[in-house]
Amino acid sequence: MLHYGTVVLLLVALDSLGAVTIDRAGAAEPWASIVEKTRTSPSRSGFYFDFDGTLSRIQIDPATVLPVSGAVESLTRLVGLVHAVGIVSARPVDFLQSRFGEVPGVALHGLYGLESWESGTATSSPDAERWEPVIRALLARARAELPGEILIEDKRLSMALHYRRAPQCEDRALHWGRDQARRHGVVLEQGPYTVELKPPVDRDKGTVLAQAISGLRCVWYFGDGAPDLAAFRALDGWSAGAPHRTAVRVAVRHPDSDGALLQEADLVLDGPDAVPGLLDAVCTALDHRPKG
Ligand SMILES: O=P(O)(O)OC[C@H]1O[C@H](O[C@H]2O[C@H](CO)[C@@H](O)[C@H](O)[C@H]2O)[C@H](O)[C@@H](O)[C@@H]1O
Repeated sequence: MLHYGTVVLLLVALDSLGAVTIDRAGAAEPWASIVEKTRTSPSRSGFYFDFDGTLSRIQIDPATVLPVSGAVESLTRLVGLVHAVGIVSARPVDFLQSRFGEVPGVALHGLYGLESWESGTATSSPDAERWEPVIRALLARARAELPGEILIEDKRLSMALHYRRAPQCEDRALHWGRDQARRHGVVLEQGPYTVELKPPVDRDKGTVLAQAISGLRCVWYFGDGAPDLAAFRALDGWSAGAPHRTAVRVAVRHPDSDGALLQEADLVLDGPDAVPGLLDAVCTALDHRPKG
């Protein structure tokens, strides 16, 4: 049975954000019903988030990026209301801890799941750890060989070259990255104004999410980039043929967002700044669940 009062409350809150587009055209289930499922089974609901471009605005220097205003507070509120809240990012866990460490109970999955931090315990993939010396050598080589306009991000088990402030350096970064990948066996992944080199370990945001959500019934995933498609696909597989499971795929739109991700989403938000408002609206609905 739908609790329309709560649903109306949430939809009014969403509407008041002004920046939210609800687009479930062609989707199998009405939006109000999904919200209601989260509300009625909070102990089996989980919320997972990408970081860059989803909970933070895109900027030139990756080292100084912070969560958008209200994000930490919204996640903290959410942690108290649902079973699981997690970040699934290409950033290293120590970076995520510096941004979200004060959110009690949040699970942090870094480097596409090569590192994790949950319930106070840090883990990392032994297969990836073996590559640390290779990455360290690549970082030294990058600093010696690449032009200073390219920012070099040290992620310990992977590295990224950033040319957002110098787009003319794209070819140089790509050629250098391809050459190193061929010589040293690392994997090259290209993102917006970024070339990343990482260990050849079979792990992505989809495998991380699939593992995290096996016991849940209602899962929301928020992302903005092509690597977040793997998480959307994991949700598709998890919910296919399982009517007791509900997946909510939320895409955050900004100039660098992935087009396919926007197409596949159940809900599209206009920029990272809209995320805390949506979460607060969902938390308000969850706060109104029947007690006991
Ligand atoms: O999985 P994510 O949390 O989305 O991380 C993906 C990459 O995000 C960062 O790079 C991107 O954001 C930078 C800061 O806004 C921007 O300058 C860059 O152009 C973007 O590609 C991060 O620095 C990378 O390590 C992540 O792989």
